[in-house]
Amino acid sequence: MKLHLSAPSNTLIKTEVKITGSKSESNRLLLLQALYPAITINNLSNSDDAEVMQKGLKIEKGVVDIHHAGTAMRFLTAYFASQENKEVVLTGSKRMTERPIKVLVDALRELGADITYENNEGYPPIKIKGKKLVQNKVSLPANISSQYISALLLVAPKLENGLELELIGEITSVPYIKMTLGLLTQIGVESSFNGNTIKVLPQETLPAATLVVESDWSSASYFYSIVSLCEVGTEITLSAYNKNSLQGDSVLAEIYKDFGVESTFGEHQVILRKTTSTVNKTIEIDLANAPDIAQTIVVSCFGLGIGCYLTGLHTLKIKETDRLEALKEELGKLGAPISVTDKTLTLKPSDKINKDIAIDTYNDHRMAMAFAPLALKTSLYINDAEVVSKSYPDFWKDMESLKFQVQTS
Ligand SMILES: O=C(O)C1=C[C@@H](OP(=O)(O)O)[C@@H](O)[C@H](O)C1
Ligand SMILES: C=C(OP(=O)(O)O)C(=O)O
Repeated sequence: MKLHLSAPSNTLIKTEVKITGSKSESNRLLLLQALYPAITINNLSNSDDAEVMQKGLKIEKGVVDIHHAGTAMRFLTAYFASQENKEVVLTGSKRMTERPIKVLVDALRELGADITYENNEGYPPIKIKGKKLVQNKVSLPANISSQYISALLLVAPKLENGLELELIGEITSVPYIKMTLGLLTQIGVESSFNGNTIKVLPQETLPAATLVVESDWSSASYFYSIVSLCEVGTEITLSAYNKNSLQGDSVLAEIYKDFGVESTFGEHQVILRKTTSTVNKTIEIDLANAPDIAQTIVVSCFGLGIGCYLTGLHTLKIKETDRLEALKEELGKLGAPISVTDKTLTLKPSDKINKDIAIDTYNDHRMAMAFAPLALKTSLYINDAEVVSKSYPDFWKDMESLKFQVQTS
């Protein structure tokens, strides 16, 4: 589906949007619910990634296809490895077979797991014969993906002696590890995270508990971007959000102050207001803790005509696509003076934006959603716009509710 997007006729927007639950929190809680059936989950994400996770958890034997969902791939690997009597082949989209999993498989094998590669060493698909994992200590590199660490932590309380992880090297995407530990605390599992050591205590059973998933902060980023590009006075209320979030991407509220957007928290909501059009000519941000909002931020900067120097982007190359190359290509088509390395991105300030460019999305939901707010500055096309369903199936409907003109072309 190719969409043509143009701005609302009135760019002084005042509206409310209710966003679906965080896919990261949802996929963690779905796994925990499979281990502790007394857990009830409210405001579960309606994303494809949460749906494949739910389906995957029900399978006992045969092929489990998790499509593009990185968290489902990594979390289910640890889950099936630790489930006696289950035997599956875990696979996904073509891109998923290019996203590395060796660090997690090596760690699980050290704990006693039986996992073999079906095609390429280090990459899905993988065959998993569930076993009782007998070891309780393992070390693993922490600089490639935090999802390997979260995967191990999620199954840890069900291991006979719990788990002790030693993290080697610089730890990337730290807030996602803390989110995992935070959810374990909420269900009543004890853990500690000191320096590079994480310990989780065993917990055989748990009493009934209801957990509420906060709405998705990465999805909120697209509305921060919209407000930053709108007239002063624009106001969008997003729900259901809390000031104290488990999601690292809530740092948006701080970051977008530099783009003239103020955030005010109310009861389970955040109000975004454009309060000034005066912004710095260039900003510098380290996104090692919040990699999923890199695309949103660079597009906001381009729309505002300001420059940015983004660092800590080393994980972007192994996400749904090589996001650094994709940004260089697509922003380049729009006329942006952009350059990238393996872990940084530089955008120079510029005023000109090319019109009616078709943005390619590379099977990456965030390419589609990050570029959409640019319609406030120029009309553009988004190719394969249905990709948004990976995390935010209602995205285009919500854009229409803001009076953006969204037309199938
Ligand atoms: O644990 C999670 O829910 C996630 C961790 C991050 O991945 P990395 O740790 O691979 O950076 C993030 O990019 C992804 O969207 C979700
Ligand atoms: C990187 C992402 O997801 P995952 O790694 O779970 O596929 C994302 O949603 O931006």
